[in-house]
Amino acid sequence: VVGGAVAKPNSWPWQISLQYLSGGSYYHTCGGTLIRTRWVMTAAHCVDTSRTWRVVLGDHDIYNQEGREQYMSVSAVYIHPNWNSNSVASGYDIALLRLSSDASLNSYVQLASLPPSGQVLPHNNPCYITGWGRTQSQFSFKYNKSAMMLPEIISDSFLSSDLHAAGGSLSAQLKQAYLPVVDYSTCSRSDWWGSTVKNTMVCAGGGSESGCQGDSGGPLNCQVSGQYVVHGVTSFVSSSGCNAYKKPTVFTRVSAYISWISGIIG
Ligand SMILES: CC(C)C[C@H](NC(=O)[C@H](CCCC[NH3+])NC(=O)C(F)(F)F)C(=O)Nc1ccc(C(C)C)cc1
Repeated sequence: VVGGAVAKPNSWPWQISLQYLSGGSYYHTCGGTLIRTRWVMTAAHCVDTSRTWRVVLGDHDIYNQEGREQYMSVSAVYIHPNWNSNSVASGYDIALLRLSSDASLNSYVQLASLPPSGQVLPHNNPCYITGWGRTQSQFSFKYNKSAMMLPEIISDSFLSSDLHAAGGSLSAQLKQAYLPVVDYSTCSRSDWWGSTVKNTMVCAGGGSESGCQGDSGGPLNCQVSGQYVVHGVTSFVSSSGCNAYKKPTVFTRVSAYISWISGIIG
């Protein structure tokens, strides 16, 4: 999350951390949402490689154990059948994880509310993104010889390299940022996301605050009639920078997939 603030611990009790096993340790890779005691909703692009996953419930600081965490293993991964990992712009960036055992619900671990099928929120509807993702965009600066007055002696390999600096690391503590809904007619304008965005997606933000790598799969928490409802699954941001102007964070629109979700979890 770029901008925003550290969340009050466990104030988004359906937020989960999806972690993968590597060299004997687990690493945060994506967010997710607890929707039933045995089911987590996340992004397909988070789980389209076969790894050993675990889901951490009740977390706040992903690098420290604070006693409220529940560590769950994953018994099955259901990726939307139309998901194409080469085309995030086609949509269907949604997956369900079946947990090996039931989560224990308490004040730190609660189920999210999902929207009714087909519900589309109005422009500027209040929403918050939450996640442990990067806190600043990664930036890369590409040298372009023809565009720069440089002595010939500078090698192409040096010039073709681009300056990569990890602009931000993951946030240790869960963050939240206020991202109001950007309606489809605005978000699909040519100077915004154009035809990259579909109406099976939700756009939110577009200013200095955004999601960023590591927030993928997490919830867009929207206020509807005084209640928080998870209307989005964090899907993508601009590759030229997480909080690029007129490139709001794009979410899978959960209300477009209610029948698919019901078909899987019953
Ligand atoms: C360095 C990062 C920020 C690059 C950026 N990554 C992303 O947007 C990744 C999901 C990538 C899915 C595809 N494998 N998502 C995120 O970082 C998230 F915002 F969700 F946390 C990206 O690829 N964005 C992207 C790529 C292609 C398009 C289209 C033009 C299809 C749009 C956005």
